[in-house]
Amino acid sequence: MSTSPVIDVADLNLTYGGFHAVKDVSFQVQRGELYALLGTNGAGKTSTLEIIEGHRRPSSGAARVFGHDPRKRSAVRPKVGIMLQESGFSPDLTVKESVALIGALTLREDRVERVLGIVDLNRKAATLVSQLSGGEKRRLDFATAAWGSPELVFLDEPTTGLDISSRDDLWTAVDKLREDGSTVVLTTHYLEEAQQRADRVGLMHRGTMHREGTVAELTRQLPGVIRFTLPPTAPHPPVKGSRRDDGTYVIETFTLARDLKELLQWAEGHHIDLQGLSAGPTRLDDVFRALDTDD
Ligand SMILES: Nc1ncnc2c1ncn2[C@@H]1O[C@H](COP(=O)(O)OP(=O)(O)OP(=O)(O)O)[C@@H](O)[C@H]1O
Repeated sequence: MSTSPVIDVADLNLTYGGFHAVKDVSFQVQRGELYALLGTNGAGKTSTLEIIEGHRRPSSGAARVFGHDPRKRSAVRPKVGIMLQESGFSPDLTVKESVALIGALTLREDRVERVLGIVDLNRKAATLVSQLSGGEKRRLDFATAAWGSPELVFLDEPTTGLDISSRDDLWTAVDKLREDGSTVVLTTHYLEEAQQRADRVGLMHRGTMHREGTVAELTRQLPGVIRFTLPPTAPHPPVKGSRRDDGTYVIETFTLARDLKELLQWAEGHHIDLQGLSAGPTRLDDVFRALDTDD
């Protein structure tokens, strides 16, 4: 099996008129990975993806997909499934007709029943697309992207508009695709999903690839947080922190477990109730919040 990257982006730049939207962005996605391309609004994710998907020509630099220029559609498209934010289905076609039509365009082999089964839409096979709910349309989008289990799948905000149970079902379907060997590129504003699912994260900010790595690598750069409120008469806790105006004590720490243990032992020894105690490691949300203070 080839070990060359599925996606290889090198020094990519894109300008719209005088506006520099993508600045020297480089990253690779390896076979079988789930790579989450995340970022603040306007960071340049869609612009970068449009180049990788072959819809846009970069101003400079290069994107390679399976070793090819992505605009060489005959070489790349048969291996790629794309779930866009806005589906392009004709409202006059049924669910079954839509999947069959888009599936035929991929030149991959598959069956309508199998693909609709992945997203539990076989019951709606004869329904017009215009009569589907927003969540059902999203699942249909996924079904067309999954047609023929493509080697590379782009999921652009795949769970937007889905209720919690449909979301779980969709992720189960993504897991199934990955078991079949698909490489997945995900964009989402649900950081929780990226935190749970991504093998690696590329974090874009103002056109640049601000940070890249596993979730553990990205979150390790920021401290975990312990919060609690102390009775006014309580002595100073043993772990260094700061007291906020509202009386909350906040400890930011890179040794969360050790400090929490010390704090709990101290509270027990002094018979002190740590009101509203919460403790947690850094999450991707925190990495995002730190972006603006990094500037
Ligand atoms: N066709 C265009 N012409 C001019 N500017 C554009 C065009 N498309 C995008 N931009 C600008 O380029 C920047 C990056 O946009 P892009 O859509 O790639 O960001 P994004 O990371 O996908 O954002 P979001 O999370 O909000 O969807 C933004 O400032 C946007 O206004």
